Amino acid sequence: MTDAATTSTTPSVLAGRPYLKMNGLGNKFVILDLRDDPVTLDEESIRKASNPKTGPGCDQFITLEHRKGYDGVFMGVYNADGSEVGACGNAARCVAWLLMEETGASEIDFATLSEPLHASRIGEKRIAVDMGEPKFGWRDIPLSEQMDDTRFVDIKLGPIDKPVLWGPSAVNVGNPHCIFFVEDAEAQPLEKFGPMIEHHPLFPEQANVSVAQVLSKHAIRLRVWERGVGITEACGTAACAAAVAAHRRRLTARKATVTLDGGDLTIEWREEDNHIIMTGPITLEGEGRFADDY
Ligand SMILES: N[C@@H](CCC[C@H](N)C(=O)O)C(=O)O
Repeated sequence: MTDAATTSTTPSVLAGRPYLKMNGLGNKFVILDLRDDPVTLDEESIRKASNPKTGPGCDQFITLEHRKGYDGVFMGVYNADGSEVGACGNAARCVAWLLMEETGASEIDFATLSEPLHASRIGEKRIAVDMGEPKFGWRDIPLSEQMDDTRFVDIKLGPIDKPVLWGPSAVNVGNPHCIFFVEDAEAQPLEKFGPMIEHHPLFPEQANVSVAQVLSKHAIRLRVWERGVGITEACGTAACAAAVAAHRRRLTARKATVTLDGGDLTIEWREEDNHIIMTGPITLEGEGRFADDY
């Protein structure tokens, strides 16, 4: 949150526009439909809307657009700090549900910055999204240095001679993730080291940072520090990244329940096509309108 966002007297480009509030397991979104009335968004307006002191408040600001170069509906994802990013798993379920309600279809495709997504309705407010294929190459994550085995990347936390955490996995699932496998996820001071790892020089585009505790072959407890936001109740892409990383380390099966602070997601990394299927709930909280002089 900048001073400019709290003190600006110029009305925001959002002034007078309607929005929806939704969440996926407590991961909060403001959703703006720009399909009929496009506008060029600026970082300050997004930061102002995302901050609960100056706007409706959310972790990610989501747009529905007809964006040049993309087929069909485009889902734009902006973190609370105003940065536009490639993917958001929880918002993908919410947007898929909105488009299904709008069209009456139970299967839907839409575009994102990282790749087109396909989603299916599983229940009244339960959606499965095909999140595509994970990437493990150091250039794809991306990492700033060559590392051939990204199941264990060369980062240590704590004293050099006695590190407390080391060797996280790195995965890209449309956005970059760094996952530390730990004995006790609740005991980790994620709010302290999350920002350090997010901005670690090894991640030139920064990273989402998680601590994962493997509970069984089919269950993972996960806490997440999100890039551009901080600790959130849930992160869908982090759940995908952690499930894939755990299976690559032979810790879990291909299908696992990932328990985040806000609840459970089912993640399956399919053998037949290498795609990750994320299944979970959506919540529609309500609607609002930015004031005319917002
Ligand atoms: N909450 C999201 C992820 C949002 C983007 C992320 N913070 C990033 O910067 O990549 C999810 O549910 O996946």
